[in-house]
Amino acid sequence: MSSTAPTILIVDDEIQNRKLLEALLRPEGYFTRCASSGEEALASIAEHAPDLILLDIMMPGMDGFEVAVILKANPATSNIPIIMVTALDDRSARLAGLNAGAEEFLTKPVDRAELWLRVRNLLRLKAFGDFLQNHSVILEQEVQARTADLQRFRSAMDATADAIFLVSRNTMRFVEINATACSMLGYTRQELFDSSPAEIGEVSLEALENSYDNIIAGQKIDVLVDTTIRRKDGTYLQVEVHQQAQKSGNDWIIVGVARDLTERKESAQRLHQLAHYDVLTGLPNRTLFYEALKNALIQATDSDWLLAVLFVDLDHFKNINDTLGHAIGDELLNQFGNRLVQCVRPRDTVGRLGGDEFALILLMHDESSYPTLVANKIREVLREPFEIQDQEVTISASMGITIYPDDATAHETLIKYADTAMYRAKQAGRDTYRFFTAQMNAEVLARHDLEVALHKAVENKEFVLHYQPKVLLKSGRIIGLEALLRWQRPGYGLISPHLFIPILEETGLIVRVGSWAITTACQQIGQWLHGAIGPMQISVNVAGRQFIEGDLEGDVLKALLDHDIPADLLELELTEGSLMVNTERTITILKNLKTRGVQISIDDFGTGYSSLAYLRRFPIDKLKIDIAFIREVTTNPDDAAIALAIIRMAHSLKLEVIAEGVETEAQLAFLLRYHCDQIQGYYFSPPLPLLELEQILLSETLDLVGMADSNTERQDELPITFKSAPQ
Ligand SMILES: Nc1nc2c(ncn2[C@@H]2O[C@@H]3COP(=O)(O)O[C@H]4[C@@H](O)[C@H](n5cnc6c(=O)[nH]c(N)nc65)O[C@@H]4COP(=O)(O)O[C@H]3[C@H]2O)c(=O)[nH]1
Repeated sequence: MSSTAPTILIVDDEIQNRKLLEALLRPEGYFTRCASSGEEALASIAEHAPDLILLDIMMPGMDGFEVAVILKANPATSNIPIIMVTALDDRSARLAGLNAGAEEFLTKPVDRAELWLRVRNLLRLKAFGDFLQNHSVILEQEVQARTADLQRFRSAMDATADAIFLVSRNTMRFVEINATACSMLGYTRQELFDSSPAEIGEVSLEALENSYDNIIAGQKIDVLVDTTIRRKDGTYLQVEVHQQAQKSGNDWIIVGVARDLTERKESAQRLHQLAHYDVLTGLPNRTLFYEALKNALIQATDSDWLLAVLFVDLDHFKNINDTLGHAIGDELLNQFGNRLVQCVRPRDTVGRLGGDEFALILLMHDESSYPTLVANKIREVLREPFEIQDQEVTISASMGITIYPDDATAHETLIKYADTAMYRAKQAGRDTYRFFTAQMNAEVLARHDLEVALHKAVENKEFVLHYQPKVLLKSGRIIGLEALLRWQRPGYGLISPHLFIPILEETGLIVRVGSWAITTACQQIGQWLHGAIGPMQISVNVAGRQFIEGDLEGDVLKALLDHDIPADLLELELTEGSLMVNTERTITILKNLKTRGVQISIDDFGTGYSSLAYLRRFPIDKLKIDIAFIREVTTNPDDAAIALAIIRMAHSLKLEVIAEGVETEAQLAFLLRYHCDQIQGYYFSPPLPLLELEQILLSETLDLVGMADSNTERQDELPITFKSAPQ
């Protein structure tokens, strides 16, 4: 209700009447305004609505009835109470007034007390009516706001990817459900309202009531459960449900938010599969294999059983990948995995550790011959070729075996020892198996020490080059030298390359050391070239890895430039094996170097598998007959035939040929007779340290006396003397 004084509009064409009414009302605390006609009254009301109108009926122009009808027809003014003031006192006038909308009547002359009472009552009614109207407007606004809130809440609920259920504890029925819940379960909203949570869950109504009561009892706790719910089609869904209880009057509402776990479970399973199983073969991978071995060891310890670890590595698998392609290589690994599984009992474990490495765990009660049995079975199943993409592929495997508890008790040691034994099987010629022995371990440790020492040797520059002369048979003069690496190992003296070159190659250190050998040889050529000795060709051995990993071409060109030497004074000696590795890159490097004038020689020729036709792809100048054929060239007809064939083939291809490892006069005679171009061996000189070699070069004491003009047809007639004794 308004706190200011009410305003009363007095409408009368007679000024005395207006004045009289004003005089009666003002002392009562009312504001008054006056209008002298119906039209003026309507204009005044439109401008500012009064709280009550005293309306004369009989007025010129628009009369009181008309004014009342207009005001009551307008919603903005319909609630203003009207008291009609009239001299007319007949019943029909009163009825017409009421019909026009007037609330009360006063008859002129107006009775003061009646006026005050009627005015007061009507104003009270008006105030109450106003209050009701305002209140209902507010209520309506509130309802609208709530409805909009609810709509937003519904939309948000429906938009979430989780299913939301509101359940009344009293009725145990759904009171609200979002769209996701409907789609997740395959029900319509109404179907869910018609059912109960107990009907779609996996627990009974009683159990559900208990669980809700527990939630209510600890109402602040957000309860999370993994459960299954049944879809309309009868299938079950794995869900994770968060539940909370909310008080609602006398009831509790359980708010449940359910998340579909299918995808999460599937991706967790996928992750687990990826993390523990090898994608190619489906076998346990290294991680799972190690886990399985740990568990098997516990089982073996508890049951006092034996356990064997078999390490299996395919022989020359890389060749299959290189020649037949990775797709065939992968399929071979897959099929091999299947065959391995067939070789063991169900309780044994087969895993793929990576690449072409597989491993087996064999649990044995007391059958100590079982590992041998399995190893032989594996060899046997490999006799059958693999059928891959219409190709028959044959492969063998090398295996190493360790036994728990005899060899070791820790899982990692067992695998390491099995690997060591496998390596031994490879060394023994492949396609076989070896049991681990303590001796192998000592060798592994020694080998490890050697690796560490070699790393230090590279850092501390502990390598030197020795040089072995090469003699041109026609002239009997030294026409070149082979640079041979020696390791001055502190405390051990001079170490032969046989003992460390393979390790340098395996560790990759050969790339740095090989590069150093080339630089040192070129530096030496440069020193001699500009000194008393003059031009002297040096050949340097190059390992296969230098073509793949290092910058062989860059190293050679830099060394030639740095020491200002003609390229043909440097010769590179490559084994057949190194030519087989990464062929295209090797050919490119060799061709580039050959174009510059660098000489290329094939070392140990005859021991590899390459045909001469294959070798013709490479820009070769010279072949070196392997020492293995020279050793018995005078006693073994086969070796003699091979040596001879190599000399003839080389000459027919316009290549020079050199024999290495010549120790005897008889060997020399043979090679002279069959026109081998050059000779290298203890017969003339062993590899020598720089200073000794320089003395020989300067004094030319290494001479084949009379050889140039000797009769080369008869070996026993060769008048050769050698002035430098072999070591
Ligand atoms: N029984 C016998 N042996 C003879 C005779 N004349 C020479 N030899 C030996 O035969 C080897 C010839 O070298 P290789 O076939 O290149 O074989 C070399 C070569 O493959 C490798 N090597 C040596 N230096 C290097 C190098 O700088 N880089 C690379 N990658 N390998 C090298 O080490 C191997 C062994 O080198 P060395 O121990 O110096 O052994 C040398 C040499 O001392 C002989 O009349 N009778």
